[in-house]
Amino acid sequence: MQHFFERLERHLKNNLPFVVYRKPNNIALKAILQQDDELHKVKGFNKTGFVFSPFDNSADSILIPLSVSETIVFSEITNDKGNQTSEVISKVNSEAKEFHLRLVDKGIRAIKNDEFQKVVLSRKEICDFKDGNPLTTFKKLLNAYQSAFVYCWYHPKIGLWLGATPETLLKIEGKQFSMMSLAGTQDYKGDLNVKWKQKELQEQQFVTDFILESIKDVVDNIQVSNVETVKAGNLLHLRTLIKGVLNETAIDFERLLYSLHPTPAVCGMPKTPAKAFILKHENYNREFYTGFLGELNFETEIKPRTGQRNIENRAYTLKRKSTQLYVNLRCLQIKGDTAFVYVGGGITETSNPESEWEETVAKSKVVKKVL
Ligand SMILES: C=C(O[C@H]1C=CC=C(C(=O)O)[C@@H]1O)C(=O)O
Repeated sequence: MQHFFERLERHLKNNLPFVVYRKPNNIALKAILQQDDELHKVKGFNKTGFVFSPFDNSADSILIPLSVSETIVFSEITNDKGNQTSEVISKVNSEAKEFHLRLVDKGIRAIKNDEFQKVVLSRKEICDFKDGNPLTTFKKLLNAYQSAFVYCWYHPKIGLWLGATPETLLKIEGKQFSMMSLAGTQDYKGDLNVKWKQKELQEQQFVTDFILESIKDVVDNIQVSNVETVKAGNLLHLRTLIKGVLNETAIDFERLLYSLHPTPAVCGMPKTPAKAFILKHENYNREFYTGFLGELNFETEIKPRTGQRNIENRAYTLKRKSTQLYVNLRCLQIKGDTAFVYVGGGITETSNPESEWEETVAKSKVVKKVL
């Protein structure tokens, strides 16, 4: 463990790009250490590496290519310095609150005006970054959020981001395809068996409907789970799992990806007017918040089942391509001694601006707990 983190510390000190992450409910920590500081922009999504993509897909996606990196893995986590959490005082002033209330109000009016049916509106909170070491913050995220995708990503020409996201964008293993529709939020009060209001049920249904519509021509045998309540930190969300098999028309992965991203979980419905509203009315650049990140075109080995009768078959290990992308939520960006925490929420016709503000406050606590 110590050696693993020493390697990362050294990489960070030498201003070299890297990503370190743990997948949901997994014990393995993986780090991809790029050996030079070149900025690799993604073109076509057919290379292999760790991709880091912004909300606005007209901006560049960044790749840490496996071909120019060293990958190291560590599979046991101790509480090494990472278990203390604290309450952070952030600089949320009344002006920031007023701005958000007005923004949500504008969104509701646009929905009533039939410009779109849902829009996700967000803000950026400025906090002190006292710890000074992002890898200590990363360890705290690991300890606090077992079921999240927890990461720390750094590129000297872009910046440093950390997060613990509950949302998978998509997974593709060979031809197997799966996605998650996640939306709707309420505080967790010790019970998963809760009632959801129509507003939250509707905002999550928009996401499911959008995904199903977007994949219907390229995915066969589509299976849709029941809507379930899931816990993410101190919050609950509504979740539907969608899976199927990619068919032969799904050849252009970039096209498929951009038809899905950004989904109404982070943008709105319909996508184009909702995105235009966000870019026009939010008073800041989301950058990589509500973008996506993860393993692109990795090669995974599938071992034959152990009970297999034909001994000869056991000699073969099948290899297939695997892509696992997550939505960059519950994240923060570190610049010197300042941390920027990014939070938002889905607005529909029946939204209440004050409750929407409170929801962003609750979401920001998930991240601020580790600062
Ligand atoms: C946009 C965010 O959350 C999304 C994911 C889950 C629940 C959401 C909601 O209830 O609004 C959002 O769609 C965020 O955490 O910043």
